[in-house]
Amino acid sequence: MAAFDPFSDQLVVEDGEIDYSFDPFSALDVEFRDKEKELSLLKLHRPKVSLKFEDLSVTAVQKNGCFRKQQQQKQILKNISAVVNSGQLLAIMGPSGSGKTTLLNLLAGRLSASSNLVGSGRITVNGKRRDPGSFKKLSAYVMQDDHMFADLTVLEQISISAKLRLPNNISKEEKERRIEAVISELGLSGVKNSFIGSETKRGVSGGERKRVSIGTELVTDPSLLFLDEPTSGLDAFNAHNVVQTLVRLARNGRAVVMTVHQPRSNIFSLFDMLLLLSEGQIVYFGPAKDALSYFSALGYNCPDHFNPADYFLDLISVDVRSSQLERNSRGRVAYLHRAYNEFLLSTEGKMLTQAEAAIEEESIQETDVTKISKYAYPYWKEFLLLLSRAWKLLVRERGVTLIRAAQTMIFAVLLGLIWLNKGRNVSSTNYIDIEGILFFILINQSFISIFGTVFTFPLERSIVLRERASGMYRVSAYYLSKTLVEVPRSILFSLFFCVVLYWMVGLRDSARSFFLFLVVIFLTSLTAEGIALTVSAGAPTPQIASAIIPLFLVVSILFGGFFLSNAQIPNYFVWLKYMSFVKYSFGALMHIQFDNCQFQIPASDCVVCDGNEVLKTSGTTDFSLGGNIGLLITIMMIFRISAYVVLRIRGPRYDKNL
Ligand SMILES: Nc1ncnc2c1ncn2[C@@H]1O[C@H](COP(=O)(O)OP(=O)(O)OP(=O)(O)O)[C@@H](O)[C@H]1O
Repeated sequence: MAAFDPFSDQLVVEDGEIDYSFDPFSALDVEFRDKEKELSLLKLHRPKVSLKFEDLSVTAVQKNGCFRKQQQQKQILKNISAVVNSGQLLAIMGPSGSGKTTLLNLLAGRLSASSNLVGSGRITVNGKRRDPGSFKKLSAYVMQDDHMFADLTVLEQISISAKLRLPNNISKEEKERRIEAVISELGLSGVKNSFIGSETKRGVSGGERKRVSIGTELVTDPSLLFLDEPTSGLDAFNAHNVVQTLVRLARNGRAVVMTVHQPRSNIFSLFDMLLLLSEGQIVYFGPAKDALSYFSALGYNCPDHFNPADYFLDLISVDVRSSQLERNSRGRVAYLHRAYNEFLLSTEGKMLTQAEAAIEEESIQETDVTKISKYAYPYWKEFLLLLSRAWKLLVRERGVTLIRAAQTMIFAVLLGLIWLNKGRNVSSTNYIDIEGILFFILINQSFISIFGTVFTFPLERSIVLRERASGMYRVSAYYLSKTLVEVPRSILFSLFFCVVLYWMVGLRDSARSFFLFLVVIFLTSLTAEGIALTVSAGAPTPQIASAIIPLFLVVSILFGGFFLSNAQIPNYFVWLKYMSFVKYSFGALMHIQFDNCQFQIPASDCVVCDGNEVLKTSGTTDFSLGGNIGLLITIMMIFRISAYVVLRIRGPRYDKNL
């Protein structure tokens, strides 16, 4: 017989165990149970695992002092040993700064190789030292922040992950069934056609978003699932729902490891195993349900009706509000560390940190993991999939596109009205105005292109970094697809701008001049975007990127040939002139307007002024029209390729020693 427990919102069966698959608020659960049989048929060959870690320690090496010569070492984790088996949900819990994320990253093989952290110890999978390559295929990592495209639907997000990562030899129908199965397993069927959304765009709820994030990783059916604070930022209901989902995933034969800061009691009751960390050391590892009696035996009794998680956190936190409180709490934590080390020596303690013998014997065949090859698709197929996603996103980015189109038109009309017909009356006295107009047009285009990129790309970069870390695709395929989709939009914006402005101002009246003008404006936009992409790809934060970019832009404008004549540039800065893309754009525009052009002195009939003289006076004769355009293309290519290289280099690299 089973009864509903109103306090835990669970169906409790006769022997007192909780039926985790029951969720009174989710009708989708019924669907889940119906699909369970189907799911087992769809499983890739998922090996059972026992992840054992022994004596893990991590030290941070910090450099201090004026010239960062003094080295300081800080121990972040010390002698951590535990084990997690398929079918279990292990929660790593502890106060802020206790080392939860560092431990999770270390276990997931995601301790950054470039950071100042040095790890030691032994991590084995089914009794064998883990191999980084196969471990990556066996496991999945769900980051704390859900980096996903707001404009994709739940189904699209999970589909693209499945299509890019599932082996190529699985048929299309089978992949689709698998996608449906994951969606159903995560209880997302009801919202599969809803947009994911973001902070600014209404989409699925926080809990659903987290489950989409899990689904994105779950499509390869990993044996091990790592999650960094999956409940952070969620309300109590959603947090509970997500952890219930994780319990189900564990019950389906996976090992699930998650960090958690301060769970509610109904969430705490869902954990199978608990690892309590304080000051980088374990104070408890064992079944979550035994933790109360363990601490009780040490003289720490949790009051009745008190959330055990809150009680444990109070117990193991160092209180720094006063020196007295700090002394007392440090003493208590040191006692708990000693007690745990003694417990480890007992038979019970030794048993707890042993891997499950049955699983240990089941060695993971290389074929189990090599079935999921590094990249599922050949390059061109991967590129086409990413191209179709990039196109979808571009079309759905209607708001941004409309704003950019409106901005382009407003500037074109505004500048056109300010300088209406100026170009139709060029004379020896006002040609300098045309120089100013051309230069301003370039500044305007550069700013629009740079800021259009610098505010949108950092978000996309974080998504790409996450997808790369999961080994979804090659960066070059992504970058090529993005460029190919965005270039036509840039051409369209440049065309709008030029058609309106060129004829309103009345610049040189020839189709050839107009076409060349359009080409130069387009190339200038592409170069400016390339600069923004390179800096944004390399800068650690968008704030740093937006601080660096004006430096590039202002120097390019300053040495662009309008504000400083060649004679005014000091010898030691001449090289800056050649690095300025604005110089080549400006040179090209001047040639388009004035090459072999002749115009009159006002009130005089005879031709007295030669455009080539104007070019000489303005100092734009360093290169011919072709030379300027060629150099502009070169700079544009350098920045566009640099953006790709930086994106590749900045990709995550992990310490593979453990
Ligand atoms: N690269 C690093 N260099 C120096 N110290 C570090 C580094 N990474 C982490 N730490 C320190 O190690 C300690 C543990 O950090 P970690 O992020 O693992 O803690 P946490 O328990 O996950 O904290 P939170 O719950 O606040 O996220 C903190 O004191 C942190 O400042």
